[in-house]
Amino acid sequence: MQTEKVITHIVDWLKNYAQKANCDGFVVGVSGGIDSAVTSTLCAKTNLNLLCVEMPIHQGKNQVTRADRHIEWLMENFPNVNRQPVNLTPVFDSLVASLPKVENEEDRHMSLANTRARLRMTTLYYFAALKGYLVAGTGNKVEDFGIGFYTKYGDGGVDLSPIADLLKTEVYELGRVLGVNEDIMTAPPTDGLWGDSRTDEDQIGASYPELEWAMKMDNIGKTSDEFTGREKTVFDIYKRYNTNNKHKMIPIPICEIPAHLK
Ligand SMILES: NC(=O)c1ccc[n+]([C@@H]2O[C@H](COP(=O)([O-])OP(=O)(O)OC[C@H]3O[C@@H](n4cnc5c(N)ncnc54)[C@H](O)[C@@H]3O)[C@@H](O)[C@H]2O)c1
Ligand SMILES: Nc1ncnc2c1ncn2[C@@H]1O[C@H](COP(=O)(O)O)[C@@H](O)[C@H]1O
Ligand SMILES: O=P(O)(O)OP(=O)(O)O
Repeated sequence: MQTEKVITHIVDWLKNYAQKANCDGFVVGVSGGIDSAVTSTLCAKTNLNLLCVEMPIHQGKNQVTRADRHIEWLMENFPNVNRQPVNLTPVFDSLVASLPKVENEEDRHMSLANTRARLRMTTLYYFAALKGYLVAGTGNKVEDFGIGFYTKYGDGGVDLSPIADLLKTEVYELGRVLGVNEDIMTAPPTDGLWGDSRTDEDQIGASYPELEWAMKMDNIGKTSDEFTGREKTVFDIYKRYNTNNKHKMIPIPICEIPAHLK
């Protein structure tokens, strides 16, 4: 990959899009992970305004520290960057307290995890509307078009996606060239939605490089029966996520009314 040229291409693309949309800048949720670090740095390099929003919800201290340090680094290097911490923990707790109780708490773990992502999306759009900015998404190609590993209308609810055509390993390559902090470069990817330290790999059962391999195999038409051992396991994991989450990758179904009924 011609990393420097890819960076220039994305920065120009962001700037052109914002100017055509008549928007003054970008809002990015900064979590302490690599995707939001790279996305926010690319936005900062446009010289348009960038608001970095930190939105902890019962967040691990190490994630908060990484996000803080990244934003401080951006602000030292780019005068167009500002920060906005918003503590969503009491908002989340209050919503949970208002919801009906369930018999088994386990049953709603996934639903509540996704609720966290949707509260963050709501917050980002609050600032986008207030300031006339666009919400820049942080999804990469494997998450968005491979396994659909994001929350529909949560972190998937964005105005534009600057890194969605880059594999996770390519996002790291951009991070290296952009000078993203070593703490972030070496942190295991996590969706941080569970109130514990589980990583994406713990949840999915395969690493991003493995999933990238499976995505490439799938795209060239390979099938599960062509693999054995770990390769077969990874390919099957990839296919399961890809199939189950297809609904996130295609336009939502619309019930068309036949002409004779109108
Ligand atoms: N970037 C990240 O790393 C990141 C961020 C957020 C979430 N995540 C992970 O992503 C996963 C998100 O969970 P999810 O996918 O169950 O939740 P989701 O809310 O994203 O998608 C499930 C919802 O989609 C709808 N749906 C289901 N099948 C459908 C179909 N066939 N057609 C139309 N709509 C359909 C339903 O409303 C269902 O509740 C979790 O594992 C979470 O940990 C990862
Ligand atoms: N704590 C957070 N503060 C701000 N923005 C956040 C936070 N956690 C997540 N985000 C945003 O959501 C996407 C996806 O998050 P994952 O951690 O990969 O699930 C992240 O890139 C941030 O933009
Ligand atoms: O989306 P981020 O920034 O939280 O990155 P990661 O998923 O690698 O933790």
